Amino acid sequence: MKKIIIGDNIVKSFGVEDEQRNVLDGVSVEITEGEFVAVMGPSGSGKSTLMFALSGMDSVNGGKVVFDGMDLTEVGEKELSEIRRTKMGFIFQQPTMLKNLNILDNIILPSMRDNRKNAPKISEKARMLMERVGIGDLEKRDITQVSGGQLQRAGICRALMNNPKIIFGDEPTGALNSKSSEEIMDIFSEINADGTALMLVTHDAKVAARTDRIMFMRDGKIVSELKLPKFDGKDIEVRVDEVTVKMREVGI
Ligand SMILES: Nc1ncnc2c1ncn2[C@@H]1O[C@H](COP(=O)(O)OP(=O)(O)OP(=O)(O)O)[C@@H](O)[C@H]1O
Repeated sequence: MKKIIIGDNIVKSFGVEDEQRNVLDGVSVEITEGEFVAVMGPSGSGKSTLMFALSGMDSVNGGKVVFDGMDLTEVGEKELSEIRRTKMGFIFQQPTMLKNLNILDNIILPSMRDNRKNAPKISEKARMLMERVGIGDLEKRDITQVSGGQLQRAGICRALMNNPKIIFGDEPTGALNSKSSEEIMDIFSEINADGTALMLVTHDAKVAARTDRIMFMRDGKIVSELKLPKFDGKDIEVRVDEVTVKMREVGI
Protein backbone atom coordinates (compact mmCIF):
# COMPACT_ATOMS: atom_id res chain seq x y z
CA MET A 1 0.00 0.00 0.00
CA LYS A 2 1.15 3.52 -0.79
CA LYS A 3 2.50 5.59 2.08
CA ILE A 4 0.72 8.89 2.58
CA ILE A 5 3.36 10.10 5.04
CA ILE A 6 6.98 9.12 5.53
CA GLY A 7 8.81 10.84 8.35
CA ASP A 8 12.49 9.95 8.31
CA ASN A 9 14.71 10.62 11.31
CA ILE A 10 12.87 13.83 12.26
CA VAL A 11 14.61 16.12 14.71
CA LYS A 12 12.86 19.12 16.21
CA SER A 13 14.48 21.22 18.85
CA PHE A 14 13.38 24.21 20.86
CA GLY A 15 15.44 26.69 22.82
CA VAL A 16 18.45 28.85 22.06
CA GLU A 17 22.07 27.92 21.34
CA ASP A 18 23.47 25.62 24.05
CA GLU A 19 20.05 25.48 25.73
CA GLN A 20 18.62 23.56 22.73
CA ARG A 21 16.57 20.49 23.55
CA ASN A 22 15.45 17.82 21.07
CA VAL A 23 11.71 17.51 21.48
CA LEU A 24 11.70 15.08 18.54
CA ASP A 25 14.86 13.05 18.73
CA GLY A 26 15.18 11.21 15.42
CA VAL A 27 11.62 10.00 14.90
CA SER A 28 10.86 7.80 11.91
CA VAL A 29 7.24 7.05 11.10
CA GLU A 30 5.22 5.87 8.13
CA ILE A 31 1.49 6.14 7.64
CA THR A 32 -0.21 4.17 4.88
CA GLU A 33 -3.04 5.59 2.77
CA GLY A 34 -6.32 5.01 4.57
CA GLU A 35 -4.67 3.98 7.84
CA PHE A 36 -6.07 5.02 11.22
CA VAL A 37 -3.32 5.67 13.76
CA ALA A 38 -3.09 7.09 17.27
CA VAL A 39 -0.16 8.63 19.10
CA MET A 40 0.00 8.23 22.87
CA GLY A 41 2.58 9.19 25.45
CA PRO A 42 3.10 11.19 28.62
CA SER A 43 2.53 14.93 28.63
CA GLY A 44 5.47 16.67 26.99
CA SER A 45 6.71 13.54 25.17
CA GLY A 46 6.37 15.29 21.79
CA LYS A 47 3.05 14.02 20.41
CA SER A 48 1.70 17.37 19.20
CA THR A 49 5.13 18.39 17.96
CA LEU A 50 5.23 15.22 15.85
CA MET A 51 1.79 15.99 14.44
CA PHE A 52 2.87 19.54 13.59
CA ALA A 53 6.05 18.22 11.93
CA LEU A 54 4.26 15.57 9.85
CA SER A 55 1.61 18.02 8.67
CA GLY A 56 4.11 20.72 7.75
CA MET A 57 2.53 23.06 10.32
CA ASP A 58 5.95 23.46 11.83
CA SER A 59 9.44 23.21 10.35
CA VAL A 60 11.92 20.55 11.46
CA ASN A 61 15.61 20.88 12.34
CA GLY A 62 16.63 17.59 10.80
CA GLY A 63 15.32 14.64 8.80
CA LYS A 64 12.69 14.51 6.11
CA VAL A 65 8.90 14.57 5.89
CA VAL A 66 7.41 13.23 2.67
CA PHE A 67 3.67 13.73 2.23
CA ASP A 68 1.92 12.18 -0.76
CA GLY A 69 5.24 11.99 -2.60
CA MET A 70 6.25 15.60 -1.81
CA ASP A 71 9.15 16.44 0.47
CA LEU A 72 7.63 19.02 2.83
CA THR A 73 11.06 20.07 4.06
CA GLU A 74 11.89 21.27 0.53
CA VAL A 75 8.76 23.22 -0.43
CA GLY A 76 8.14 26.90 0.25
CA GLU A 77 5.63 28.30 2.75
CA LYS A 78 3.06 29.16 0.06
CA GLU A 79 3.06 25.69 -1.46
CA LEU A 80 3.03 24.16 2.00
CA SER A 81 -0.06 26.07 3.01
CA GLU A 82 -1.72 25.06 -0.28
CA ILE A 83 -0.95 21.38 0.45
CA ARG A 84 -2.34 21.71 3.97
CA ARG A 85 -5.46 23.48 2.73
CA THR A 86 -6.25 21.06 -0.10
CA LYS A 87 -5.00 17.69 1.11
CA MET A 88 -5.10 17.72 4.90
CA GLY A 89 -7.77 18.28 7.50
CA PHE A 90 -7.18 19.46 11.07
CA ILE A 91 -9.26 18.97 14.18
CA PHE A 92 -8.28 20.31 17.57
CA GLN A 93 -9.64 19.92 21.10
CA GLN A 94 -11.61 23.15 20.78
CA PRO A 95 -12.51 24.10 17.22
CA THR A 96 -11.58 27.70 16.50
CA MET A 97 -14.64 29.31 14.98
CA LEU A 98 -15.67 32.89 14.40
CA LYS A 99 -18.28 34.22 16.81
CA ASN A 100 -19.96 36.52 14.27
CA LEU A 101 -20.68 33.68 11.81
CA ASN A 102 -23.21 30.89 12.13
CA ILE A 103 -22.22 27.21 12.06
CA LEU A 104 -22.69 26.77 8.30
CA ASP A 105 -20.71 29.90 7.45
CA ASN A 106 -17.89 28.82 9.76
CA ILE A 107 -17.73 25.45 8.00
CA ILE A 108 -17.60 26.91 4.50
CA LEU A 109 -15.35 29.89 5.26
CA PRO A 110 -11.95 28.28 4.42
CA SER A 111 -13.31 26.75 1.18
CA MET A 112 -14.88 30.06 0.11
CA ARG A 113 -11.68 32.06 0.41
CA ASP A 114 -10.52 31.56 -3.16
CA ASN A 115 -13.52 29.85 -4.65
CA ARG A 116 -16.43 32.27 -4.27
CA LYS A 117 -17.90 31.34 -7.65
CA ASN A 118 -18.66 27.88 -6.32
CA ALA A 119 -20.55 29.16 -3.26
CA PRO A 120 -23.76 27.18 -3.92
CA LYS A 121 -21.85 23.92 -4.43
CA ILE A 122 -19.72 24.57 -1.34
CA SER A 123 -22.80 25.23 0.80
CA GLU A 124 -24.49 22.13 -0.59
CA LYS A 125 -21.48 20.00 0.34
CA ALA A 126 -21.35 21.52 3.84
CA ARG A 127 -25.06 20.78 4.34
CA MET A 128 -24.54 17.19 3.22
CA LEU A 129 -21.67 16.78 5.68
CA MET A 130 -23.66 18.42 8.50
CA GLU A 131 -26.52 16.01 7.82
CA ARG A 132 -24.10 13.12 7.85
CA VAL A 133 -22.61 13.98 11.26
CA GLY A 134 -26.02 14.72 12.78
CA ILE A 135 -26.08 18.53 12.91
CA GLY A 136 -28.19 19.10 9.79
CA ASP A 137 -30.67 21.27 11.70
CA LEU A 138 -28.07 23.58 13.24
CA GLU A 139 -26.77 25.48 10.24
CA LYS A 140 -28.18 28.87 11.31
CA ARG A 141 -27.15 28.50 14.95
CA ASP A 142 -24.60 30.75 16.49
CA ILE A 143 -21.49 28.89 17.65
CA THR A 144 -22.36 29.80 21.24
CA GLN A 145 -25.76 28.11 20.89
CA VAL A 146 -24.51 24.56 20.40
CA SER A 147 -22.93 21.93 22.66
CA GLY A 148 -19.23 21.02 22.67
CA GLY A 149 -20.00 17.80 20.81
CA GLN A 150 -22.04 19.64 18.18
CA LEU A 151 -19.27 22.20 17.74
CA GLN A 152 -16.74 19.42 17.29
CA ARG A 153 -19.00 17.86 14.62
CA ALA A 154 -18.95 21.22 12.85
CA GLY A 155 -15.16 21.15 13.13
CA ILE A 156 -15.16 17.72 11.50
CA CYS A 157 -17.35 19.00 8.64
CA ARG A 158 -14.94 21.88 8.10
CA ALA A 159 -11.99 19.46 8.04
CA LEU A 160 -13.76 17.27 5.48
CA MET A 161 -14.75 20.02 3.05
CA ASN A 162 -11.75 19.49 0.77
CA ASN A 163 -11.82 15.67 0.77
CA PRO A 164 -8.49 15.48 2.60
CA LYS A 165 -6.19 12.49 2.23
CA ILE A 166 -5.49 12.60 5.95
CA ILE A 167 -7.06 14.16 9.01
CA PHE A 168 -4.85 15.16 11.91
CA GLY A 169 -6.62 15.36 15.25
CA ASP A 170 -4.94 16.74 18.37
CA GLU A 171 -7.00 15.51 21.33
CA PRO A 172 -10.19 15.88 19.28
CA THR A 173 -12.33 14.30 22.00
CA GLY A 174 -10.40 15.84 24.91
CA ALA A 175 -13.10 18.36 25.79
CA LEU A 176 -16.06 16.00 25.39
CA ASN A 177 -17.99 13.74 27.75
CA SER A 178 -17.69 10.01 27.14
CA LYS A 179 -20.96 9.74 25.16
CA SER A 180 -20.05 12.58 22.79
CA SER A 181 -16.53 11.22 22.55
CA GLU A 182 -17.86 7.81 21.42
CA GLU A 183 -20.14 9.46 18.88
CA ILE A 184 -17.26 11.48 17.46
CA MET A 185 -15.15 8.31 17.28
CA ASP A 186 -18.01 6.60 15.37
CA ILE A 187 -17.81 9.47 12.86
CA PHE A 188 -14.03 9.07 12.59
CA SER A 189 -14.47 5.34 11.93
CA GLU A 190 -16.95 6.14 9.13
CA ILE A 191 -14.59 8.71 7.62
CA ASN A 192 -11.79 6.14 7.76
CA ALA A 193 -14.01 3.48 6.16
CA ASP A 194 -14.37 5.88 3.22
CA GLY A 195 -10.58 5.72 2.75
CA THR A 196 -9.36 8.82 4.59
CA ALA A 197 -6.32 8.28 6.80
CA LEU A 198 -6.47 9.67 10.34
CA MET A 199 -3.80 10.41 12.90
CA LEU A 200 -5.07 11.21 16.37
CA VAL A 201 -3.04 12.39 19.34
CA THR A 202 -4.82 11.18 22.45
CA HIS A 203 -4.45 10.37 26.14
CA ASP A 204 -7.62 8.27 26.05
CA ALA A 205 -7.22 4.48 25.79
CA LYS A 206 -10.83 4.18 24.56
CA VAL A 207 -10.09 6.49 21.65
CA ALA A 208 -6.80 4.80 20.76
CA ALA A 209 -8.41 1.36 21.00
CA ARG A 210 -10.54 2.11 17.94
CA THR A 211 -7.56 2.72 15.68
CA ASP A 212 -5.43 0.30 13.59
CA ARG A 213 -2.10 1.16 15.18
CA ILE A 214 -0.90 3.06 18.23
CA MET A 215 2.53 4.66 18.43
CA PHE A 216 3.81 5.28 21.94
CA MET A 217 6.17 8.19 22.55
CA ARG A 218 8.56 8.97 25.36
CA ASP A 219 11.09 11.80 25.48
CA GLY A 220 10.81 12.63 21.79
CA LYS A 221 11.07 9.07 20.51
CA ILE A 222 8.62 6.40 19.39
CA VAL A 223 9.41 3.66 21.88
CA SER A 224 6.73 1.11 21.06
CA GLU A 225 3.81 0.28 18.79
CA LEU A 226 0.62 -1.70 19.09
CA LYS A 227 -1.18 -3.03 16.02
CA LEU A 228 -4.84 -3.86 16.25
CA PRO A 229 -7.25 -5.45 13.77
CA LYS A 230 -9.59 -2.99 12.01
CA PHE A 231 -12.30 -1.98 14.49
CA ASP A 232 -15.64 -3.48 13.52
CA GLY A 233 -17.69 -2.17 16.44
CA LYS A 234 -17.06 -5.29 18.53
CA ASP A 235 -14.89 -6.19 21.52
CA ILE A 236 -14.06 -2.62 22.49
CA GLU A 237 -13.43 -3.66 26.12
CA VAL A 238 -10.87 -6.28 25.01
CA ARG A 239 -9.13 -3.68 22.82
CA VAL A 240 -9.10 -1.09 25.62
CA ASP A 241 -7.58 -3.70 27.97
CA GLU A 242 -4.88 -4.44 25.42
CA VAL A 243 -4.08 -0.72 25.06
CA THR A 244 -4.06 -0.23 28.84
CA VAL A 245 -1.65 -3.12 29.36
CA LYS A 246 0.66 -1.69 26.71
CA MET A 247 0.43 1.80 28.25
CA ARG A 248 1.54 0.34 31.58
CA GLU A 249 4.35 -1.55 29.89
CA VAL A 250 5.56 1.64 28.20
CA GLY A 251 5.14 3.57 31.46
CA ILE A 252 2.32 5.99 30.67
N1 LIG B 1 7.08 26.40 20.63
C1 LIG B 1 7.74 25.78 21.62
N2 LIG B 1 8.79 26.37 22.24
C2 LIG B 1 9.48 25.73 23.21
N3 LIG B 1 9.16 24.49 23.66
C3 LIG B 1 8.12 23.88 23.11
C4 LIG B 1 7.34 24.48 22.06
N4 LIG B 1 6.35 23.60 21.70
C5 LIG B 1 6.52 22.52 22.49
N5 LIG B 1 7.56 22.67 23.33
C6 LIG B 1 8.03 21.70 24.33
O1 LIG B 1 8.21 20.48 23.66
C7 LIG B 1 7.83 19.39 24.49
C8 LIG B 1 6.83 18.53 23.76
O2 LIG B 1 5.63 19.26 23.58
P1 LIG B 1 4.34 18.62 22.91
O3 LIG B 1 3.27 19.65 22.95
O4 LIG B 1 4.71 18.04 21.62
O5 LIG B 1 4.03 17.43 23.93
P2 LIG B 1 2.76 16.49 24.01
O6 LIG B 1 3.30 15.11 24.15
O7 LIG B 1 1.83 16.78 22.91
O8 LIG B 1 2.18 16.96 25.41
P3 LIG B 1 0.64 17.06 25.95
O9 LIG B 1 0.18 15.64 26.09
O10 LIG B 1 0.81 17.72 27.28
O11 LIG B 1 -0.12 17.88 24.97
C9 LIG B 1 7.32 20.00 25.77
O12 LIG B 1 8.31 19.94 26.74
C10 LIG B 1 7.00 21.42 25.40
O13 LIG B 1 7.15 22.28 26.49
